Amino acid sequence: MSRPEVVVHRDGGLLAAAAAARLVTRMVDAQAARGYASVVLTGGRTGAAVLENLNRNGARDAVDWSRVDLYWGDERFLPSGDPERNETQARAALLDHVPLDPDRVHVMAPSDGKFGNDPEAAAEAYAEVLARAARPEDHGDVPTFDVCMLGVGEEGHVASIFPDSPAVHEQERSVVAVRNCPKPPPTRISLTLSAIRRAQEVWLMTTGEAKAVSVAMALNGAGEVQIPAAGALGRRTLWLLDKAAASKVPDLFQPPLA
Ligand SMILES: O=C1O[C@H](COP(=O)(O)O)[C@@H](O)[C@H](O)[C@H]1O
Repeated sequence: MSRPEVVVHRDGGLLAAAAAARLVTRMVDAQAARGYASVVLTGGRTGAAVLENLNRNGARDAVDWSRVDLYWGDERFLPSGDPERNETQARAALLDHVPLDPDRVHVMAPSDGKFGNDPEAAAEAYAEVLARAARPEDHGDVPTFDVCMLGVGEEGHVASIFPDSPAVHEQERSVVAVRNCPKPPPTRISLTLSAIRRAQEVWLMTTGEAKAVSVAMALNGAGEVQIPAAGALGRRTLWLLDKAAASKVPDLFQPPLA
Protein backbone atom coordinates (compact mmCIF):
# COMPACT_ATOMS: atom_id res chain seq x y z
CA MET A 1 0.00 0.00 0.00
CA SER A 2 1.31 3.41 -0.87
CA ARG A 3 0.51 6.91 0.25
CA PRO A 4 -2.86 8.13 -1.12
CA GLU A 5 -2.63 10.34 -4.19
CA VAL A 6 -4.95 13.31 -4.63
CA VAL A 7 -6.27 14.60 -7.95
CA VAL A 8 -8.33 17.78 -7.87
CA HIS A 9 -10.66 18.65 -10.74
CA ARG A 10 -12.20 22.03 -11.37
CA ASP A 11 -15.76 20.78 -10.79
CA GLY A 12 -17.85 17.66 -10.42
CA GLY A 13 -18.61 17.38 -14.13
CA LEU A 14 -14.94 17.24 -15.00
CA LEU A 15 -14.28 14.81 -12.17
CA ALA A 16 -16.94 12.44 -13.55
CA ALA A 17 -15.61 12.72 -17.10
CA ALA A 18 -12.00 12.16 -16.03
CA ALA A 19 -12.90 9.22 -13.77
CA ALA A 20 -14.93 7.62 -16.59
CA ALA A 21 -11.94 7.97 -18.94
CA ARG A 22 -9.64 6.58 -16.24
CA LEU A 23 -11.97 3.62 -15.76
CA VAL A 24 -12.00 2.75 -19.47
CA THR A 25 -8.21 2.78 -19.54
CA ARG A 26 -7.94 0.64 -16.42
CA MET A 27 -10.43 -1.94 -17.74
CA VAL A 28 -8.83 -2.12 -21.18
CA ASP A 29 -5.38 -2.55 -19.62
CA ALA A 30 -6.62 -5.28 -17.26
CA GLN A 31 -8.28 -7.14 -20.12
CA ALA A 32 -5.09 -6.91 -22.20
CA ALA A 33 -2.99 -8.18 -19.30
CA ARG A 34 -5.10 -11.06 -17.98
CA GLY A 35 -8.25 -11.35 -20.10
CA TYR A 36 -10.83 -9.72 -17.83
CA ALA A 37 -11.43 -6.69 -15.64
CA SER A 38 -12.93 -6.65 -12.18
CA VAL A 39 -14.61 -3.49 -10.89
CA VAL A 40 -16.47 -2.57 -7.69
CA LEU A 41 -19.21 0.00 -8.26
CA THR A 42 -20.34 2.60 -5.76
CA GLY A 43 -23.70 4.14 -5.12
CA GLY A 44 -24.25 7.83 -4.55
CA ARG A 45 -24.28 10.88 -6.78
CA THR A 46 -20.66 10.87 -7.87
CA GLY A 47 -20.71 7.16 -8.68
CA ALA A 48 -23.83 7.60 -10.82
CA ALA A 49 -22.32 10.61 -12.59
CA VAL A 50 -19.21 8.60 -13.50
CA LEU A 51 -21.30 5.77 -14.98
CA GLU A 52 -23.56 8.20 -16.88
CA ASN A 53 -20.49 9.87 -18.27
CA LEU A 54 -18.99 6.56 -19.31
CA ASN A 55 -22.21 5.68 -21.10
CA ARG A 56 -21.97 8.86 -23.18
CA ASN A 57 -18.27 8.37 -23.91
CA GLY A 58 -17.42 6.73 -27.25
CA ALA A 59 -14.40 5.13 -25.58
CA ARG A 60 -16.74 2.84 -23.65
CA ASP A 61 -16.76 0.57 -26.73
CA ALA A 62 -13.03 -0.05 -26.27
CA VAL A 63 -14.02 -2.26 -23.30
CA ASP A 64 -15.05 -5.87 -23.94
CA TRP A 65 -18.05 -5.74 -21.60
CA SER A 66 -18.57 -9.51 -21.78
CA ARG A 67 -15.30 -9.90 -19.88
CA VAL A 68 -16.01 -7.49 -17.03
CA ASP A 69 -16.84 -8.71 -13.51
CA LEU A 70 -18.94 -6.17 -11.63
CA TYR A 71 -19.45 -6.04 -7.88
CA TRP A 72 -20.94 -3.47 -5.53
CA GLY A 73 -19.27 -1.84 -2.56
CA ASP A 74 -22.62 -1.54 -0.82
CA GLU A 75 -26.32 -1.81 -1.41
CA ARG A 76 -29.41 -0.37 0.14
CA PHE A 77 -31.49 -3.35 1.28
CA LEU A 78 -34.69 -2.53 -0.58
CA PRO A 79 -36.96 -4.40 -3.01
CA SER A 80 -35.66 -5.20 -6.47
CA GLY A 81 -36.04 -2.27 -8.84
CA ASP A 82 -36.45 0.29 -6.04
CA PRO A 83 -35.12 3.60 -7.41
CA GLU A 84 -32.99 4.04 -4.27
CA ARG A 85 -31.08 0.80 -4.83
CA ASN A 86 -27.52 1.35 -6.01
CA GLU A 87 -28.08 -1.45 -8.52
CA THR A 88 -31.13 0.26 -10.05
CA GLN A 89 -29.21 3.51 -10.44
CA ALA A 90 -26.15 1.80 -11.96
CA ARG A 91 -28.31 -0.10 -14.44
CA ALA A 92 -30.04 3.09 -15.57
CA ALA A 93 -26.77 5.00 -15.83
CA LEU A 94 -24.72 2.39 -17.69
CA LEU A 95 -25.30 -1.31 -17.18
CA ASP A 96 -28.50 -1.53 -19.25
CA HIS A 97 -26.68 0.04 -22.17
CA VAL A 98 -23.59 -2.18 -22.54
CA PRO A 99 -23.34 -5.87 -23.48
CA LEU A 100 -22.40 -7.31 -20.09
CA ASP A 101 -22.48 -11.02 -19.33
CA PRO A 102 -25.33 -11.19 -16.74
CA ASP A 103 -23.50 -13.99 -14.92
CA ARG A 104 -20.64 -11.57 -14.24
CA VAL A 105 -22.84 -8.85 -12.74
CA HIS A 106 -22.75 -9.70 -9.05
CA VAL A 107 -25.56 -7.78 -7.39
CA MET A 108 -26.23 -7.77 -3.67
CA ALA A 109 -29.62 -9.34 -2.96
CA PRO A 110 -32.74 -7.15 -2.65
CA SER A 111 -35.07 -7.33 0.35
CA ASP A 112 -37.63 -9.25 -1.72
CA GLY A 113 -35.11 -11.71 -3.13
CA LYS A 114 -34.28 -15.27 -2.23
CA PHE A 115 -33.10 -14.34 1.28
CA GLY A 116 -36.30 -12.47 2.00
CA ASN A 117 -36.02 -9.65 4.47
CA ASP A 118 -32.85 -11.10 6.03
CA PRO A 119 -29.87 -8.84 5.35
CA GLU A 120 -27.49 -11.05 7.35
CA ALA A 121 -28.26 -14.01 5.07
CA ALA A 122 -27.90 -11.78 2.01
CA ALA A 123 -24.53 -10.49 3.25
CA GLU A 124 -23.30 -14.02 3.91
CA ALA A 125 -24.39 -15.07 0.42
CA TYR A 126 -22.46 -12.17 -1.09
CA ALA A 127 -19.36 -13.18 0.85
CA GLU A 128 -19.74 -16.61 -0.76
CA VAL A 129 -20.01 -15.00 -4.20
CA LEU A 130 -16.72 -13.22 -3.54
CA ALA A 131 -15.07 -16.38 -2.20
CA ARG A 132 -16.13 -18.38 -5.28
CA ALA A 133 -14.78 -15.65 -7.58
CA ALA A 134 -11.39 -15.54 -5.84
CA ARG A 135 -8.60 -17.31 -7.70
CA PRO A 136 -5.57 -19.05 -6.16
CA GLU A 137 -3.42 -16.01 -6.95
CA ASP A 138 -5.75 -13.86 -4.83
CA HIS A 139 -4.55 -15.69 -1.69
CA GLY A 140 -7.83 -15.30 0.16
CA ASP A 141 -11.59 -15.27 -0.07
CA VAL A 142 -11.98 -12.01 -1.99
CA PRO A 143 -10.96 -11.43 -5.61
CA THR A 144 -8.31 -8.82 -6.36
CA PHE A 145 -10.46 -6.06 -7.81
CA ASP A 146 -8.78 -3.93 -10.46
CA VAL A 147 -10.69 -0.89 -9.27
CA CYS A 148 -12.89 -0.31 -6.24
CA MET A 149 -14.81 2.95 -6.62
CA LEU A 150 -16.20 4.54 -3.48
CA GLY A 151 -18.20 7.65 -2.71
CA VAL A 152 -17.56 9.46 0.56
CA GLY A 153 -20.32 10.61 2.90
CA GLU A 154 -20.34 13.91 4.74
CA GLU A 155 -19.36 12.18 7.99
CA GLY A 156 -16.67 10.15 6.22
CA HIS A 157 -18.50 6.91 5.46
CA VAL A 158 -17.51 4.73 2.54
CA ALA A 159 -19.69 1.96 1.10
CA SER A 160 -22.08 1.53 4.07
CA ILE A 161 -19.33 1.62 6.68
CA PHE A 162 -20.28 4.45 9.03
CA PRO A 163 -18.15 6.03 11.78
CA ASP A 164 -17.88 3.94 14.94
CA SER A 165 -20.39 1.37 13.63
CA PRO A 166 -20.11 -2.44 13.91
CA ALA A 167 -19.08 -2.54 10.24
CA VAL A 168 -15.99 -0.43 10.81
CA HIS A 169 -14.92 -2.69 13.67
CA GLU A 170 -15.46 -5.90 11.65
CA GLN A 171 -12.22 -7.83 11.34
CA GLU A 172 -13.23 -11.25 10.00
CA ARG A 173 -15.96 -10.99 7.41
CA SER A 174 -15.71 -9.56 3.89
CA VAL A 175 -19.38 -8.53 3.74
CA VAL A 176 -21.73 -7.45 6.51
CA ALA A 177 -25.33 -6.49 7.02
CA VAL A 178 -25.69 -2.94 8.30
CA ARG A 179 -28.64 -2.00 10.48
CA ASN A 180 -29.71 1.32 12.00
CA CYS A 181 -27.76 3.25 9.44
CA PRO A 182 -27.70 6.99 10.20
CA LYS A 183 -28.41 7.72 6.52
CA PRO A 184 -31.61 6.28 5.03
CA PRO A 185 -32.44 3.59 4.23
CA PRO A 186 -31.48 2.11 7.60
CA THR A 187 -30.71 -1.40 6.39
CA ARG A 188 -27.89 -2.07 3.98
CA ILE A 189 -25.26 -4.58 2.90
CA SER A 190 -21.63 -3.55 2.68
CA LEU A 191 -18.16 -4.77 1.88
CA THR A 192 -15.88 -4.34 4.88
CA LEU A 193 -12.64 -2.41 4.88
CA SER A 194 -10.68 -5.65 4.68
CA ALA A 195 -12.49 -6.59 1.43
CA ILE A 196 -11.98 -3.10 0.01
CA ARG A 197 -8.27 -3.42 0.73
CA ARG A 198 -8.11 -6.36 -1.70
CA ALA A 199 -8.34 -3.87 -4.57
CA GLN A 200 -5.40 -2.95 -6.74
CA GLU A 201 -6.77 0.56 -6.91
CA VAL A 202 -9.22 2.26 -4.57
CA TRP A 203 -10.73 5.46 -5.93
CA LEU A 204 -12.46 7.72 -3.42
CA MET A 205 -14.56 10.10 -5.46
CA THR A 206 -16.46 13.00 -4.01
CA THR A 207 -17.55 16.57 -4.62
CA GLY A 208 -18.82 19.59 -2.75
CA GLU A 209 -17.95 21.62 0.29
CA ALA A 210 -20.05 19.44 2.60
CA LYS A 211 -17.44 16.69 2.19
CA ALA A 212 -14.40 18.93 2.70
CA VAL A 213 -13.90 18.38 6.44
CA SER A 214 -14.08 14.58 6.23
CA VAL A 215 -11.81 14.53 3.20
CA ALA A 216 -9.25 16.69 4.98
CA MET A 217 -9.43 14.57 8.13
CA ALA A 218 -8.99 11.33 6.18
CA LEU A 219 -5.95 12.72 4.39
CA ASN A 220 -4.56 14.21 7.56
CA GLY A 221 -4.20 11.03 9.59
CA ALA A 222 -7.68 10.46 11.11
CA GLY A 223 -8.38 6.91 12.21
CA GLU A 224 -10.80 4.71 10.29
CA VAL A 225 -13.19 4.35 13.24
CA GLN A 226 -13.79 8.10 13.19
CA ILE A 227 -13.52 8.52 9.40
CA PRO A 228 -13.98 5.15 7.64
CA ALA A 229 -12.73 6.63 4.36
CA ALA A 230 -9.28 6.85 5.96
CA GLY A 231 -9.15 3.05 6.06
CA ALA A 232 -10.16 2.53 2.43
CA LEU A 233 -6.77 1.77 0.96
CA GLY A 234 -5.79 -0.20 -2.11
CA ARG A 235 -2.35 -1.06 -3.37
CA ARG A 236 -2.85 2.32 -4.97
CA THR A 237 -5.28 4.81 -3.45
CA LEU A 238 -6.58 7.78 -5.39
CA TRP A 239 -8.71 10.59 -4.07
CA LEU A 240 -10.59 12.13 -7.00
CA LEU A 241 -12.01 15.42 -5.80
CA ASP A 242 -13.49 18.64 -7.04
CA LYS A 243 -12.10 21.93 -5.75
CA ALA A 244 -14.79 22.33 -3.10
CA ALA A 245 -14.24 18.86 -1.59
CA ALA A 246 -10.47 19.49 -1.61
CA SER A 247 -10.75 22.97 -0.14
CA LYS A 248 -9.67 22.01 3.40
CA VAL A 249 -6.88 19.59 2.51
CA PRO A 250 -3.60 21.10 3.69
CA ASP A 251 -0.47 21.21 1.53
CA LEU A 252 -2.07 20.26 -1.75
CA PHE A 253 0.10 20.78 -4.78
CA GLN A 254 -1.42 23.70 -6.67
CA PRO A 255 -0.16 24.32 -10.19
CA PRO A 256 0.95 27.93 -10.74
CA LEU A 257 -1.71 30.16 -12.23
CA ALA A 258 -1.25 30.66 -15.96
O1 LIG B 1 -25.70 6.00 0.63
C1 LIG B 1 -24.67 6.03 0.02
O2 LIG B 1 -23.91 7.18 0.05
C2 LIG B 1 -22.54 7.21 -0.32
C3 LIG B 1 -22.17 8.64 -0.69
O3 LIG B 1 -23.10 9.15 -1.61
P1 LIG B 1 -23.01 10.60 -2.26
O4 LIG B 1 -24.33 10.80 -2.95
O5 LIG B 1 -22.81 11.57 -1.14
O6 LIG B 1 -21.86 10.58 -3.23
C4 LIG B 1 -22.23 6.19 -1.39
O7 LIG B 1 -20.85 6.12 -1.58
C5 LIG B 1 -22.81 4.83 -1.01
O8 LIG B 1 -22.49 3.86 -1.99
C6 LIG B 1 -24.28 4.95 -0.90
O9 LIG B 1 -24.92 3.72 -0.60
